[in-house]
Amino acid sequence: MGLREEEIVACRNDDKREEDEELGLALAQAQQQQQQQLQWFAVGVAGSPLLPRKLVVVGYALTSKKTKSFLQPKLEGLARNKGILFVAIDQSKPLSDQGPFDIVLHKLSGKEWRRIIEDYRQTHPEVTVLDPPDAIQHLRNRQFMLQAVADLNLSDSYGKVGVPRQLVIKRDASSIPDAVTKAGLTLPLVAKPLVADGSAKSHELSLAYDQNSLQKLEPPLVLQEFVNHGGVLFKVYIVGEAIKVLRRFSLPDVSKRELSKNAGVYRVPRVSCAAASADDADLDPGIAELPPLPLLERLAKELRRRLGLRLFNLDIIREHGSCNHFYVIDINYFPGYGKMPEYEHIFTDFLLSLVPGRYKKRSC
Ligand SMILES: Nc1ncnc2c1ncn2[C@@H]1O[C@H](COP(=O)(O)OP(=O)(O)OP(=O)(O)O)[C@@H](O)[C@H]1O
Ligand SMILES: O=P(O)(O)O[C@H]1[C@H](OP(=O)(O)O)[C@@H](OP(=O)(O)O)[C@@H](O)[C@@H](O)[C@@H]1OP(=O)(O)O
Ligand SMILES: [Mg+2]
Ligand SMILES: [Mg+2]
Repeated sequence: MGLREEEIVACRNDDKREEDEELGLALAQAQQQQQQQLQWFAVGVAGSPLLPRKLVVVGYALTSKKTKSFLQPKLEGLARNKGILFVAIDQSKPLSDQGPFDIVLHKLSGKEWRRIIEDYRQTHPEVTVLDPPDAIQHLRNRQFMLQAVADLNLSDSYGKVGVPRQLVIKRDASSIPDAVTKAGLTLPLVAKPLVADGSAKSHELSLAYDQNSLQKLEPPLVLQEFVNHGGVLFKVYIVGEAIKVLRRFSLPDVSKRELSKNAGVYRVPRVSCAAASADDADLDPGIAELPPLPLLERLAKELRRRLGLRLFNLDIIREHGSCNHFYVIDINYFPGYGKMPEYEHIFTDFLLSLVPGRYKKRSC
Protein backbone atom coordinates (compact mmCIF):
# COMPACT_ATOMS: atom_id res chain seq x y z
CA MET A 1 0.00 0.00 0.00
CA GLY A 2 1.35 3.48 -0.80
CA LEU A 3 1.40 6.29 1.71
CA ARG A 4 -1.52 8.62 1.70
CA GLU A 5 -0.81 12.32 1.24
CA GLU A 6 -1.51 13.24 4.87
CA GLU A 7 0.76 10.46 6.08
CA ILE A 8 3.57 11.82 3.97
CA VAL A 9 3.04 15.31 5.33
CA ALA A 10 3.06 13.90 8.86
CA CYS A 11 6.41 12.23 8.15
CA ARG A 12 7.75 15.56 7.08
CA ASN A 13 6.79 17.24 10.38
CA ASP A 14 8.26 14.42 12.44
CA ASP A 15 11.54 14.24 10.61
CA LYS A 16 12.92 17.67 9.82
CA ARG A 17 15.92 16.18 8.02
CA GLU A 18 13.79 15.08 5.11
CA GLU A 19 14.51 17.08 1.97
CA ASP A 20 11.72 18.79 0.08
CA GLU A 21 12.73 17.05 -3.13
CA GLU A 22 12.42 13.64 -1.48
CA LEU A 23 9.03 14.56 -0.21
CA GLY A 24 7.88 15.61 -3.65
CA LEU A 25 9.10 12.32 -5.11
CA ALA A 26 7.32 10.26 -2.43
CA LEU A 27 4.14 12.20 -2.98
CA ALA A 28 4.26 11.66 -6.72
CA GLN A 29 4.85 7.94 -6.16
CA ALA A 30 1.93 7.72 -3.74
CA GLN A 31 -0.35 9.47 -6.19
CA GLN A 32 0.76 7.20 -9.01
CA GLN A 33 0.12 4.16 -6.86
CA GLN A 34 -3.33 5.42 -6.00
CA GLN A 35 -4.11 5.87 -9.66
CA GLN A 36 -2.99 2.35 -10.41
CA GLN A 37 -5.20 1.07 -7.60
CA LEU A 38 -8.14 2.60 -9.39
CA GLN A 39 -7.54 0.18 -12.25
CA TRP A 40 -6.16 -2.88 -10.50
CA PHE A 41 -6.14 -4.14 -6.97
CA ALA A 42 -4.80 -7.32 -5.41
CA VAL A 43 -7.04 -9.95 -3.87
CA GLY A 44 -6.06 -13.02 -1.88
CA VAL A 45 -7.88 -16.14 -2.97
CA ALA A 46 -7.89 -18.98 -0.41
CA GLY A 47 -4.71 -21.02 -0.74
CA SER A 48 -3.34 -18.99 -3.62
CA PRO A 49 -0.99 -16.00 -3.86
CA LEU A 50 -2.36 -12.52 -4.33
CA LEU A 51 -3.63 -12.08 -7.85
CA PRO A 52 -4.16 -8.78 -9.58
CA ARG A 53 -7.79 -8.23 -10.49
CA LYS A 54 -9.33 -5.52 -12.60
CA LEU A 55 -11.85 -3.30 -10.91
CA VAL A 56 -15.44 -3.62 -12.02
CA VAL A 57 -16.57 -0.07 -12.72
CA VAL A 58 -20.31 0.53 -12.31
CA GLY A 59 -21.64 3.83 -13.61
CA TYR A 60 -24.94 4.87 -12.06
CA ALA A 61 -27.59 7.36 -13.13
CA LEU A 62 -30.14 7.55 -10.33
CA THR A 63 -32.20 10.23 -8.64
CA SER A 64 -30.71 11.64 -5.44
CA LYS A 65 -33.46 9.85 -3.43
CA LYS A 66 -32.53 6.56 -5.04
CA THR A 67 -28.80 7.12 -4.65
CA LYS A 68 -29.33 7.68 -0.93
CA SER A 69 -31.50 4.60 -0.39
CA PHE A 70 -29.52 2.27 -2.66
CA LEU A 71 -25.91 3.37 -2.40
CA GLN A 72 -25.65 2.96 1.36
CA PRO A 73 -22.17 2.90 2.97
CA LYS A 74 -22.53 -0.85 3.66
CA LEU A 75 -23.02 -1.49 -0.07
CA GLU A 76 -20.16 0.76 -1.16
CA GLY A 77 -17.85 -0.71 1.49
CA LEU A 78 -18.52 -4.33 0.56
CA ALA A 79 -18.32 -3.46 -3.13
CA ARG A 80 -14.90 -1.86 -2.64
CA ASN A 81 -13.65 -5.00 -0.90
CA LYS A 82 -14.88 -7.07 -3.81
CA GLY A 83 -13.29 -4.78 -6.38
CA ILE A 84 -16.41 -2.93 -7.49
CA LEU A 85 -16.30 0.82 -7.87
CA PHE A 86 -19.50 2.88 -8.18
CA VAL A 87 -19.07 6.04 -10.25
CA ALA A 88 -21.79 8.70 -10.59
CA ILE A 89 -22.70 9.46 -14.19
CA ASP A 90 -22.60 13.18 -14.96
CA GLN A 91 -25.79 13.85 -16.92
CA SER A 92 -24.43 17.13 -18.25
CA LYS A 93 -21.66 15.32 -20.16
CA PRO A 94 -21.85 12.79 -23.01
CA LEU A 95 -22.05 9.25 -21.63
CA SER A 96 -19.41 7.98 -24.06
CA ASP A 97 -16.87 10.45 -22.64
CA GLN A 98 -17.28 8.94 -19.18
CA GLY A 99 -16.07 5.68 -17.73
CA PRO A 100 -15.06 3.33 -19.21
CA PHE A 101 -17.80 1.38 -17.46
CA ASP A 102 -18.33 -2.35 -17.23
CA ILE A 103 -21.91 -1.94 -16.06
CA VAL A 104 -24.39 0.94 -16.12
CA LEU A 105 -27.21 1.06 -13.58
CA HIS A 106 -29.97 3.53 -14.28
CA LYS A 107 -33.42 4.64 -13.20
CA LEU A 108 -34.29 8.05 -14.58
CA SER A 109 -37.42 9.16 -16.35
CA GLY A 110 -37.94 11.06 -19.59
CA LYS A 111 -37.70 10.48 -23.33
CA GLU A 112 -34.31 12.16 -23.59
CA TRP A 113 -32.70 9.82 -21.08
CA ARG A 114 -34.22 6.81 -22.87
CA ARG A 115 -32.66 8.01 -26.12
CA ILE A 116 -29.25 8.57 -24.50
CA ILE A 117 -29.14 5.18 -22.83
CA GLU A 118 -30.42 3.33 -25.91
CA ASP A 119 -27.76 5.06 -28.06
CA TYR A 120 -25.12 4.10 -25.54
CA ARG A 121 -26.29 0.48 -25.53
CA GLN A 122 -26.02 0.33 -29.31
CA THR A 123 -22.59 1.92 -29.45
CA HIS A 124 -21.14 0.13 -26.39
CA PRO A 125 -22.13 -3.53 -26.67
CA GLU A 126 -19.27 -4.37 -24.28
CA VAL A 127 -21.10 -2.59 -21.43
CA THR A 128 -23.95 -4.29 -19.53
CA VAL A 129 -26.73 -1.74 -19.29
CA LEU A 130 -29.20 -2.57 -16.52
CA ASP A 131 -31.75 -2.70 -17.95
CA PRO A 132 -32.83 -1.98 -21.58
CA PRO A 133 -34.91 1.22 -21.67
CA ASP A 134 -37.71 -0.33 -23.76
CA ALA A 135 -38.18 -3.14 -21.26
CA ILE A 136 -38.33 -0.63 -18.39
CA GLN A 137 -40.79 1.49 -20.35
CA HIS A 138 -43.11 -1.48 -20.71
CA LEU A 139 -43.63 -1.46 -16.91
CA ARG A 140 -44.51 2.22 -16.94
CA ASN A 141 -47.96 1.54 -18.30
CA ARG A 142 -50.33 -0.41 -16.07
CA GLN A 143 -52.28 -1.58 -19.11
CA PHE A 144 -49.30 -3.75 -20.12
CA MET A 145 -47.42 -4.15 -16.84
CA LEU A 146 -49.04 -7.43 -15.80
CA GLN A 147 -49.58 -8.89 -19.28
CA ALA A 148 -46.61 -11.25 -19.05
CA VAL A 149 -47.99 -12.73 -15.81
CA ALA A 150 -51.43 -13.22 -17.39
CA ASP A 151 -49.88 -14.86 -20.49
CA LEU A 152 -47.82 -17.17 -18.33
CA ASN A 153 -50.94 -18.54 -16.60
CA LEU A 154 -48.76 -20.29 -14.05
CA SER A 155 -50.35 -23.16 -12.19
CA ASP A 156 -48.69 -26.21 -10.64
CA SER A 157 -48.81 -28.34 -7.52
CA TYR A 158 -47.43 -25.43 -5.45
CA GLY A 159 -50.17 -22.99 -6.43
CA LYS A 160 -51.59 -20.71 -9.04
CA VAL A 161 -50.48 -17.21 -10.09
CA GLY A 162 -52.72 -14.79 -11.97
CA VAL A 163 -53.60 -11.11 -12.18
CA PRO A 164 -56.80 -9.37 -11.05
CA ARG A 165 -59.33 -8.67 -13.77
CA GLN A 166 -58.90 -5.13 -15.00
CA LEU A 167 -60.27 -2.53 -17.34
CA VAL A 168 -58.50 0.42 -18.95
CA ILE A 169 -60.30 3.75 -19.04
CA LYS A 170 -58.53 6.27 -21.23
CA ARG A 171 -61.00 9.18 -21.01
CA ASP A 172 -64.56 10.20 -20.10
CA ALA A 173 -65.28 9.44 -16.46
CA SER A 174 -69.04 9.44 -17.08
CA SER A 175 -68.71 6.26 -19.16
CA ILE A 176 -67.04 4.29 -16.34
CA PRO A 177 -70.15 2.80 -14.62
CA ASP A 178 -71.41 1.36 -17.93
CA ALA A 179 -68.00 0.12 -18.96
CA VAL A 180 -67.61 -1.66 -15.61
CA THR A 181 -71.02 -3.33 -15.92
CA LYS A 182 -70.27 -4.39 -19.48
CA ALA A 183 -66.90 -5.87 -18.47
CA GLY A 184 -68.57 -7.67 -15.56
CA LEU A 185 -66.09 -6.41 -12.96
CA THR A 186 -67.00 -6.93 -9.30
CA LEU A 187 -66.83 -4.09 -6.74
CA PRO A 188 -64.84 -2.83 -4.94
CA LEU A 189 -62.36 -1.67 -7.57
CA VAL A 190 -58.88 -0.24 -7.18
CA ALA A 191 -58.33 2.74 -9.47
CA LYS A 192 -54.68 3.14 -10.48
CA PRO A 193 -53.23 5.89 -12.69
CA LEU A 194 -52.51 4.37 -16.11
CA VAL A 195 -48.96 5.68 -16.19
CA ALA A 196 -46.60 4.37 -13.51
CA ASP A 197 -43.73 6.76 -14.16
CA GLY A 198 -42.52 7.13 -10.58
CA SER A 199 -44.17 10.53 -10.05
CA ALA A 200 -46.11 11.06 -6.81
CA LYS A 201 -49.31 11.21 -8.87
CA SER A 202 -48.67 7.79 -10.39
CA HIS A 203 -48.85 6.32 -6.87
CA GLU A 204 -52.19 7.99 -6.01
CA LEU A 205 -54.63 5.09 -5.87
CA SER A 206 -58.26 4.98 -4.80
CA LEU A 207 -60.75 2.35 -3.84
CA ALA A 208 -64.25 2.67 -5.32
CA TYR A 209 -67.02 0.94 -3.36
CA ASP A 210 -70.06 1.60 -5.51
CA GLN A 211 -71.09 1.92 -9.13
CA ASN A 212 -72.20 5.55 -8.92
CA SER A 213 -69.00 6.87 -7.37
CA LEU A 214 -66.99 5.51 -10.29
CA GLN A 215 -67.79 8.74 -12.17
CA LYS A 216 -65.71 10.68 -9.66
CA LEU A 217 -62.55 8.95 -10.82
CA GLU A 218 -60.04 10.70 -13.06
CA PRO A 219 -58.96 8.85 -16.23
CA PRO A 220 -56.62 7.77 -17.69
CA LEU A 221 -56.62 4.85 -15.30
CA VAL A 222 -56.78 1.13 -14.80
CA LEU A 223 -59.65 -0.29 -12.75
CA GLN A 224 -58.66 -3.50 -11.03
CA GLU A 225 -60.82 -5.84 -8.99
CA PHE A 226 -59.86 -5.63 -5.33
CA VAL A 227 -58.83 -9.07 -4.08
CA ASN A 228 -59.25 -9.73 -0.35
CA HIS A 229 -55.91 -11.00 0.92
CA GLY A 230 -56.00 -10.70 4.72
CA GLY A 231 -54.04 -7.44 4.81
CA VAL A 232 -50.66 -9.01 4.02
CA LEU A 233 -48.63 -8.52 0.86
CA PHE A 234 -45.45 -10.20 -0.35
CA LYS A 235 -42.73 -8.13 -1.95
CA VAL A 236 -40.68 -10.42 -4.14
CA TYR A 237 -37.34 -8.75 -4.95
CA ILE A 238 -35.44 -10.07 -7.95
CA VAL A 239 -31.76 -9.34 -8.60
CA GLY A 240 -30.67 -11.39 -11.57
CA GLU A 241 -31.06 -15.00 -10.49
CA ALA A 242 -31.56 -14.15 -6.82
CA ILE A 243 -34.95 -13.85 -5.13
CA LYS A 244 -35.82 -12.43 -1.71
CA VAL A 245 -39.36 -12.25 -0.31
CA LEU A 246 -40.46 -9.76 2.33
CA ARG A 247 -43.79 -9.64 4.12
CA ARG A 248 -45.56 -6.28 4.36
CA PHE A 249 -48.83 -4.99 5.74
CA SER A 250 -51.34 -4.13 3.06
CA LEU A 251 -54.96 -2.98 2.76
CA PRO A 252 -57.46 -4.83 4.98
CA ASP A 253 -60.17 -7.02 3.46
CA VAL A 254 -63.45 -5.42 2.45
CA SER A 255 -66.48 -7.38 3.63
CA LYS A 256 -69.81 -7.56 1.78
CA ARG A 257 -71.38 -5.65 4.67
CA GLU A 258 -68.83 -2.84 4.53
CA LEU A 259 -69.23 -2.63 0.78
CA SER A 260 -72.97 -2.08 1.04
CA LYS A 261 -72.62 0.40 3.93
CA ASN A 262 -69.80 2.65 2.68
CA ALA A 263 -70.53 3.98 -0.80
CA GLY A 264 -67.82 6.32 -2.10
CA VAL A 265 -64.26 6.61 -3.37
CA TYR A 266 -61.42 6.38 -0.84
CA ARG A 267 -57.76 7.29 -1.26
CA VAL A 268 -55.38 4.36 -0.70
CA PRO A 269 -52.37 5.06 1.54
CA ARG A 270 -49.03 4.18 -0.06
CA VAL A 271 -47.83 0.81 1.21
CA SER A 272 -44.21 1.14 -0.03
CA CYS A 273 -43.73 4.42 1.81
CA ALA A 274 -45.09 3.02 5.04
CA ALA A 275 -42.72 0.05 4.56
CA ALA A 276 -44.29 -1.61 7.57
CA SER A 277 -42.77 -5.04 7.74
CA ALA A 278 -45.22 -7.70 8.84
CA ASP A 279 -42.41 -10.08 9.71
CA ASP A 280 -42.72 -9.97 13.50
CA ALA A 281 -46.47 -9.69 13.71
CA ASP A 282 -48.56 -12.50 15.16
CA LEU A 283 -50.51 -13.39 12.02
CA ASP A 284 -52.72 -16.21 10.84
CA PRO A 285 -50.34 -18.64 9.05
CA GLY A 286 -52.92 -19.10 6.28
CA ILE A 287 -52.44 -15.42 5.46
CA ALA A 288 -48.83 -14.76 6.41
CA GLU A 289 -47.08 -17.89 5.17
CA LEU A 290 -44.66 -16.93 2.40
CA PRO A 291 -45.56 -18.15 -1.10
CA PRO A 292 -43.85 -21.47 -1.93
CA LEU A 293 -40.31 -20.81 -3.14
CA PRO A 294 -40.45 -23.23 -6.12
CA LEU A 295 -43.50 -21.33 -7.40
CA LEU A 296 -41.73 -17.98 -7.02
CA GLU A 297 -38.60 -19.33 -8.67
CA ARG A 298 -40.57 -20.47 -11.69
CA LEU A 299 -42.42 -17.17 -11.84
CA ALA A 300 -39.25 -15.09 -11.54
CA LYS A 301 -37.40 -17.15 -14.14
CA GLU A 302 -40.21 -16.76 -16.67
CA LEU A 303 -40.70 -13.07 -15.99
CA ARG A 304 -36.99 -12.28 -16.27
CA ARG A 305 -37.12 -13.76 -19.75
CA ARG A 306 -40.50 -12.38 -20.83
CA LEU A 307 -39.88 -8.88 -19.47
CA GLY A 308 -36.19 -8.78 -20.45
CA LEU A 309 -35.35 -7.32 -17.02
CA ARG A 310 -32.95 -8.34 -14.27
CA LEU A 311 -33.83 -5.80 -11.58
CA PHE A 312 -37.44 -5.65 -10.46
CA ASN A 313 -39.89 -6.61 -7.75
CA LEU A 314 -43.38 -8.07 -7.73
CA ASP A 315 -46.18 -7.25 -5.30
CA ILE A 316 -48.00 -10.52 -4.71
CA ILE A 317 -51.10 -11.24 -2.64
CA ARG A 318 -52.74 -14.54 -1.67
CA GLU A 319 -56.51 -14.61 -2.08
CA HIS A 320 -57.90 -14.84 1.43
CA GLY A 321 -59.20 -18.31 2.18
CA SER A 322 -57.71 -19.82 -0.98
CA CYS A 323 -55.14 -22.54 -1.07
CA ASN A 324 -52.18 -20.74 -2.61
CA HIS A 325 -54.04 -18.78 -5.24
CA PHE A 326 -51.83 -15.74 -5.82
CA TYR A 327 -52.26 -12.51 -7.72
CA VAL A 328 -49.48 -10.24 -8.98
CA ILE A 329 -50.80 -6.69 -8.57
CA ASP A 330 -47.73 -4.56 -9.32
CA ILE A 331 -44.28 -4.85 -10.90
CA ASN A 332 -41.65 -2.20 -10.22
CA TYR A 333 -38.37 -1.62 -11.97
CA PHE A 334 -35.27 -1.23 -9.73
CA PRO A 335 -37.30 -1.02 -6.50
CA GLY A 336 -36.11 -0.10 -3.01
CA TYR A 337 -33.45 -2.79 -2.64
CA GLY A 338 -32.05 -0.94 0.38
CA LYS A 339 -34.94 -2.36 2.43
CA MET A 340 -33.89 -5.92 1.64
CA PRO A 341 -31.77 -7.49 4.40
CA GLU A 342 -28.31 -8.51 3.06
CA TYR A 343 -28.96 -6.68 -0.20
CA GLU A 344 -25.34 -5.60 -0.33
CA HIS A 345 -24.18 -9.23 -0.63
CA ILE A 346 -26.83 -10.17 -3.16
CA PHE A 347 -26.20 -7.10 -5.28
CA THR A 348 -22.41 -7.25 -5.31
CA ASP A 349 -22.48 -10.98 -6.16
CA PHE A 350 -24.86 -10.18 -8.99
CA LEU A 351 -22.63 -7.41 -10.36
CA LEU A 352 -19.59 -9.72 -10.28
CA SER A 353 -21.55 -12.43 -12.07
CA LEU A 354 -21.97 -10.04 -15.00
CA VAL A 355 -18.24 -9.73 -15.61
CA PRO A 356 -16.87 -13.25 -15.50
CA GLY A 357 -13.20 -14.01 -16.04
CA ARG A 358 -11.96 -11.00 -14.16
CA TYR A 359 -9.25 -12.95 -12.34
CA LYS A 360 -6.05 -12.67 -14.34
CA LYS A 361 -2.58 -14.13 -13.73
CA ARG A 362 0.18 -11.54 -13.45
CA SER A 363 2.13 -11.79 -16.68
CA CYS A 364 5.52 -10.63 -15.33
N1 LIG B 1 -56.03 -5.62 -6.97
C1 LIG B 1 -55.73 -5.37 -5.70
N2 LIG B 1 -56.31 -6.08 -4.70
C2 LIG B 1 -56.03 -5.81 -3.41
N3 LIG B 1 -55.18 -4.86 -3.01
C3 LIG B 1 -54.56 -4.13 -3.95
C4 LIG B 1 -54.80 -4.36 -5.36
N4 LIG B 1 -54.04 -3.49 -6.05
C5 LIG B 1 -53.38 -2.77 -5.16
N5 LIG B 1 -53.67 -3.13 -3.90
C6 LIG B 1 -53.13 -2.52 -2.66
O1 LIG B 1 -52.73 -1.21 -2.97
C7 LIG B 1 -51.31 -1.06 -2.83
C8 LIG B 1 -50.76 -0.17 -3.90
O2 LIG B 1 -51.02 -0.73 -5.18
P1 LIG B 1 -49.85 -0.86 -6.26
O3 LIG B 1 -48.77 -1.67 -5.66
O4 LIG B 1 -50.44 -1.30 -7.52
O5 LIG B 1 -49.41 0.68 -6.37
P2 LIG B 1 -48.00 1.36 -6.66
O6 LIG B 1 -48.19 2.81 -6.48
O7 LIG B 1 -47.51 0.89 -7.97
O8 LIG B 1 -47.09 0.77 -5.48
P3 LIG B 1 -45.49 0.79 -5.33
O9 LIG B 1 -45.20 1.86 -4.32
O10 LIG B 1 -45.20 -0.59 -4.83
O11 LIG B 1 -44.93 1.04 -6.68
C9 LIG B 1 -50.78 -2.48 -2.87
O12 LIG B 1 -49.55 -2.58 -2.25
C10 LIG B 1 -51.90 -3.24 -2.16
O13 LIG B 1 -51.83 -3.01 -0.76
O1 LIG C 1 -38.18 4.59 -2.55
P1 LIG C 1 -38.57 3.24 -2.11
O2 LIG C 1 -37.47 2.56 -1.35
O3 LIG C 1 -39.89 3.23 -1.40
O4 LIG C 1 -38.72 2.33 -3.41
C1 LIG C 1 -39.89 2.37 -4.20
C2 LIG C 1 -39.53 2.94 -5.53
O5 LIG C 1 -39.11 4.30 -5.37
P2 LIG C 1 -37.68 4.82 -5.88
O6 LIG C 1 -37.28 4.07 -7.10
O7 LIG C 1 -37.90 6.25 -6.13
O8 LIG C 1 -36.73 4.55 -4.76
C3 LIG C 1 -40.74 2.96 -6.46
O9 LIG C 1 -40.31 3.40 -7.71
P3 LIG C 1 -41.28 4.27 -8.62
O10 LIG C 1 -42.47 3.42 -8.95
O11 LIG C 1 -41.67 5.46 -7.77
O12 LIG C 1 -40.43 4.59 -9.79
C4 LIG C 1 -41.32 1.56 -6.59
O13 LIG C 1 -40.37 0.71 -7.20
C5 LIG C 1 -41.67 1.02 -5.23
O14 LIG C 1 -42.22 -0.23 -5.37
C6 LIG C 1 -40.42 0.96 -4.35
O15 LIG C 1 -40.75 0.50 -3.05
P4 LIG C 1 -40.68 -1.07 -2.70
O16 LIG C 1 -41.55 -1.77 -3.71
O17 LIG C 1 -39.25 -1.51 -2.80
O18 LIG C 1 -41.21 -1.09 -1.32
MG1 LIG D 1 -46.83 -1.75 -5.32
MG1 LIG E 1 -45.62 0.18 -8.40
